[in-house]
Amino acid sequence: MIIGVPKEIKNHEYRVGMVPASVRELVQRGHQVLVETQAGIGIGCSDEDYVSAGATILPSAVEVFAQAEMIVKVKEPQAVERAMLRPGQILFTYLHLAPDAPQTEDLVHSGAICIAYETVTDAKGGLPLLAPMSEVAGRMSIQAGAQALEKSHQGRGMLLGGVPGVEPAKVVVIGGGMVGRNAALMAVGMGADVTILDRNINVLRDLNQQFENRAKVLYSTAEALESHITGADLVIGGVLIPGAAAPKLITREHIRNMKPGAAIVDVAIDQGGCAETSKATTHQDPVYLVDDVVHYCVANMPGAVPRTSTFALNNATLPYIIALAEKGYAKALLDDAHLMKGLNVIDGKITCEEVAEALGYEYHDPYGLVKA
Ligand SMILES: NC(=O)C1=CN([C@@H]2O[C@H](COP(=O)(O)OP(=O)(O)OC[C@H]3O[C@@H](n4cnc5c(N)ncnc54)[C@H](O)[C@@H]3O)[C@@H](O)[C@H]2O)C=CC1
Ligand SMILES: CC(=O)C(=O)O
Ligand SMILES: [Mg+2]
Repeated sequence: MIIGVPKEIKNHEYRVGMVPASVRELVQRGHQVLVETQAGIGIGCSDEDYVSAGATILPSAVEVFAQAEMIVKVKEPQAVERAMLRPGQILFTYLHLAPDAPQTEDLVHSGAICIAYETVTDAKGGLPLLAPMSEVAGRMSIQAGAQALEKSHQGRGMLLGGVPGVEPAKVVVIGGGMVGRNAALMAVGMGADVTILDRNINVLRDLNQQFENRAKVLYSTAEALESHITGADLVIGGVLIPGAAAPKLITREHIRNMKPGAAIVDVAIDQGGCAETSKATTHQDPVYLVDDVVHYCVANMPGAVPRTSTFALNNATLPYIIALAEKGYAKALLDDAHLMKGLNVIDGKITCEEVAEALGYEYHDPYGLVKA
């Protein structure tokens, strides 16, 4: 198969779809990998590193998209990239379609086979291709939140851990999955007063085991959300209903009642955000205020630490890239029900129920559309 890796073009996005070591694995199996010039520069990998691994360097994304049978990326395709997709071409990347009608419409019209990292599942009920970036974003959320609480960023002027004789900041983590657990780990490590809310009782049990008495673990009712959000210095939004738009658990009213200078890091912004007041921001201009509450809503947080993130992402994606290249998309999907969950769009039809429901498309059973 001919696999194409374009340079990412989203604001301050320095990750890349494949590291040279992944290219080598594909080339050794007889596949051809086309990499856009400078695609790996953000992670410190030069064109020469990719050539040594067996890649062919092309001068532009236009050529990569024109020649490749499968495009492997990181972020959802931007409008200019969507325009380069063609019927039957495989797109393997994050998509986050439920909150993104324009992208969904373009992918439907492209006729491409669009497999989203974030809806691929595993046998343990996890999301193996979302997990590594959620680990990164969860950990980063505390760094971002700590900065947001600084006075120069219009925060309350609090140190997360306090100092002897002065109270630490109250950090409330909504959603105790990959993002939440990693956020809590960092916040506890910095000495903050940490509360985690989730609705899954098994998740609560696991968190309780992991954190013992170092974090409070609570069931997420409307009442618990209200009292903890309005009492918080820093709220981390890490909820997810896979494939669906994020539930708006932090309301306009909560924001009004929060302390001036308190901060929200809405990691769930890539699924539309879990605060009614959230709108996506960029690494260039990451925060804004609503009712004196600092909002950080960067939808590609791991893009800021691209070396860590790209290697972590590739460790997870490589086996699936190999399966798609070796077997072709149809057999790869039909052989693996978990990879099939990643299929969001094929032949102009939506095959992810949550996306169809969120955006008013007809849902199509993927098994009716993917033919051996
Ligand atoms: N902004 C960014 O750069 C990044 C964003 N993300 C996003 O972060 C979000 C969370 O991802 P993960 O932690 O991997 O998901 P996850 O599935 O591991 O965890 C989500 C948790 O939310 C819980 N939840 C669902 N409804 C809830 C409710 N009403 N109250 C409390 N908890 C509830 C679930 O039980 C689950 O434990 C996703 O939207 C993901 O796409 C992930 C990586 C990077
Ligand atoms: C998951 C996601 O949105 C990211 O890594 O940018
Ligand atoms: Mg206020």
